[in-house]
Amino acid sequence: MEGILAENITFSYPDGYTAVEDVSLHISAGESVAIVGQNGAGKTTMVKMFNALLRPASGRILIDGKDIAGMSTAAVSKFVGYVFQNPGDQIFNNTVYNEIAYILRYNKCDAETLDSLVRDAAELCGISEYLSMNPYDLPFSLRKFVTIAVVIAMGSKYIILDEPTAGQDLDGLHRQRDIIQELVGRGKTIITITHDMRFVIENFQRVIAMADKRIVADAPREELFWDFDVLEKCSLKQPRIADLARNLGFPGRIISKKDFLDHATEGEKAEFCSNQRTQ
Ligand SMILES: Nc1ncnc2c1ncn2[C@@H]1O[C@H](COP(=O)(O)OP(=O)(O)OP(=O)(O)O)[C@@H](O)[C@H]1O
Repeated sequence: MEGILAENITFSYPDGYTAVEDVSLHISAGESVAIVGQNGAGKTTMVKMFNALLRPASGRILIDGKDIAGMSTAAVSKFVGYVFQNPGDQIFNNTVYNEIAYILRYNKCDAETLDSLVRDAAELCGISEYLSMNPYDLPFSLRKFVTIAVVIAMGSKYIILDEPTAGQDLDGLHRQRDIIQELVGRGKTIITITHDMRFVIENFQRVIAMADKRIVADAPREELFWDFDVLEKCSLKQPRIADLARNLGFPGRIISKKDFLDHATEGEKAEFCSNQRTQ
């Protein structure tokens, strides 16, 4: 079966703490999925098992039908690229170019293809002008784009983004949205862990919510953000716009400004727009 399939995976850290317990899920090839939930729920631990940075103590993970238990982390990461929450955990080359090119050189990519892959990834991430710079001379927000460019150049079919919006301004958020759309258009599978519910609503249809080592819900965003039991269990908040729509008695599961404006009367729209301007 194509995609990432986790079957009853459990993981405990060396100190004995179990961070993920008996979790099963399937993410199809080409899907884009957001993983949300309270701090310490086990999100990062779970996705690190998808690219063999961590190995389950029990259960198994199949990538495109192949059990990754017997594969090295380097071999798995050709298929499943992982962008760390903190770029400092990932970047170690002296220029942005070399950082993006490193894994391609390691995999003996020919010079011409390598150069074209590096430049394409840099352009998509908006960092072409920084290729000759030391990544550590760039601000945190741009360093994050360097690490995203690395997995794009690698050509991984599955891309995991851990907290991509942390430290990003509005420009950075828009650039991330454009990158995700482009990658989905190229047939990539995007899995993101995030605490940014606006980012979720704008970019992801399927949402997986975790709490206390387990998956509590796996549902379309409209369903998940109107399930108050799940929201409470996972320490999530309903978007403010949903709350407003509920108070106004709007029908349906509104979760975005677009949904809201589709339901509002002309008077409500005018009031909403004027409130937006004064915020
Ligand atoms: N190296 C480690 N050794 C022991 N426990 C750890 C280790 N790394 C993480 N944990 C614990 O495992 C649990 C799950 O951590 P994890 O980072 O997977 O959660 P998370 O849902 O991604 O949280 P956050 O949203 O805060 O990043 C937490 O209680 C954390 O303290």
